[in-house]
Amino acid sequence: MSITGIIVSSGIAFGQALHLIHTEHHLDYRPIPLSKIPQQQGKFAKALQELQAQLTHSQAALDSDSENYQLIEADLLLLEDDELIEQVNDAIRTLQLSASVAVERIFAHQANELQSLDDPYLANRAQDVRCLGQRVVAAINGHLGQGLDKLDKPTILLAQDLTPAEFALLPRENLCGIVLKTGGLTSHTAILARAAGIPAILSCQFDADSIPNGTPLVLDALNGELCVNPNPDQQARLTVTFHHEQARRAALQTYKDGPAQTQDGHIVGLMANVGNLNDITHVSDVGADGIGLFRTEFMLMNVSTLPDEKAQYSLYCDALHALGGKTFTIRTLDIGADKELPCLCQEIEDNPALGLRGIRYTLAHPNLFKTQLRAILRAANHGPIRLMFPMVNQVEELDEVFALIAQCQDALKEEEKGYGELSYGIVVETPAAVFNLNAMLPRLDFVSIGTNDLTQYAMAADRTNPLLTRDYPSLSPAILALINMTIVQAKAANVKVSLCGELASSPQIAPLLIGMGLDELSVNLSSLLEVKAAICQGNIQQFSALAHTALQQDRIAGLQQCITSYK
Ligand SMILES: C=C(OP(=O)(O)O)C(=O)O
Repeated sequence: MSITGIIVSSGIAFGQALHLIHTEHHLDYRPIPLSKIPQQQGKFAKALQELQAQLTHSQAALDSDSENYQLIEADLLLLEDDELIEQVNDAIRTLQLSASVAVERIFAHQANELQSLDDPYLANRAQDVRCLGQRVVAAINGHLGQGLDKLDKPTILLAQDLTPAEFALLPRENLCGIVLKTGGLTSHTAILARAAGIPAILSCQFDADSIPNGTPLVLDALNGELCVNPNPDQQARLTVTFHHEQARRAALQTYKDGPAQTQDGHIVGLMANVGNLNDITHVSDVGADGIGLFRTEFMLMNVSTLPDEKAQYSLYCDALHALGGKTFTIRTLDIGADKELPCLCQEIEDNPALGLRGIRYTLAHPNLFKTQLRAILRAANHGPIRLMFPMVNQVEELDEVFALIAQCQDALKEEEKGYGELSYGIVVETPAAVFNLNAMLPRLDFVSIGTNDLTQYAMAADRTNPLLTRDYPSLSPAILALINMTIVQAKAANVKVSLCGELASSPQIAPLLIGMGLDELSVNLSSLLEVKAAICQGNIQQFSALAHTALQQDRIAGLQQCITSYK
């Protein structure tokens, strides 16, 4: 049997099947039978213990003077509050509520009481109590953030869906491939799989019962196929393909040490997109000029509490050290949409991609934002940092951002902590940002085009929705026009322009983007050498001619034709 899907991370993988089972997280409001009361109370007690253990563990790593330490202390005290525990047990017993519903109700009640006292400190605390309640519910549902412990044998993971937070918790050893029923090409899970070099296909139709755990599989993520119980012929054919692929990748190593320079001498900045410190240490291994996008929110995906200023500062300093003077572009927290962070207890929104995300989220949570800004400003004392802000639509948002930065600088000066100068940029990822760009450019040193979101927002096509994956390729005349408008405006203002969306990671599309006039590309670690090879093998005149023809196309097919005929 073979199953087809859309390739999001190419390669060949051999392994046995393992289904990732999701624990349902919805609340069941129906009354529970009397006989289930002790079981539900037991679940509640166990969840409290698990959460206490997790919080105590996180607290142990913190400085006892830090704000986070104190916040955890307050949470721990609440989790030990006999009166609160009794109220939950009482609600389970007398109202016949499930443990999750009882916790939701009692913690919400407690939070409302605090809020009604009309004291700003207690109002803040009310939000903490609500969040803590959500985490107890997560623990009851077995969803506190624990991933698979370890994989003993080479494994291909099969799942309905996988959130970026779940991906971050997967063990890497022996994880050879990923096959999902859902997901979009530029969903964050796809991006993470690609960055980790794990072959993956999405949008696959399969019946989990027909592929039991342990079934031998070969994932051919060069052709978008999962081979179930391969016969000897298939096994042999795919083994040959695997070795060819290995050899092709090894040959790319010749490009590692040189610049991304065309045959006629045009040099392009070729940066890497990364999501953690470990990736940063591999930047030189793949021959990148530095980091064009550090997605800082990824470092929060599997932590139970937010790292405080000191922890963030030391992480940025470590990164600067590992980069040894290479470009370091940090994007401030881009929270929201498919990036749910368990440690933040985000508000539930009906339409999160159009909600409180990117810069809107951090501006709405200034303490969270200032902690990150202060850490970055201080780290900039130890090396050059480019700072960029996600999903900025209009200059008014930049006004607010720069006012907060000035506040942080004043405070640091007063505390005699010292800070360095930064260069500033935004990720252009909405049509509004393109149309409002001229007003913002005077305040910016660079812009980086985020085509993953730019495509989502320009096409009104949810980037995580598998139903749209086939119909909305990332390259269309509309997106090309928006990229072009951005480049033209940035160039006229003498502002450097880069592109950090997944589009740049395609060795077929990168020449076109460079031909359009981009100064720099920032690509997935696993695609970097392939993109560099594509640049080094061409010349800028060819790239410009390709861009000229591509910009005249009014159909996706015409664009694809340009790209294919260039190859
Ligand atoms: C780089 C981008 O940001 P992210 O994929 O992290 O949302 C983008 O939208 O193109």
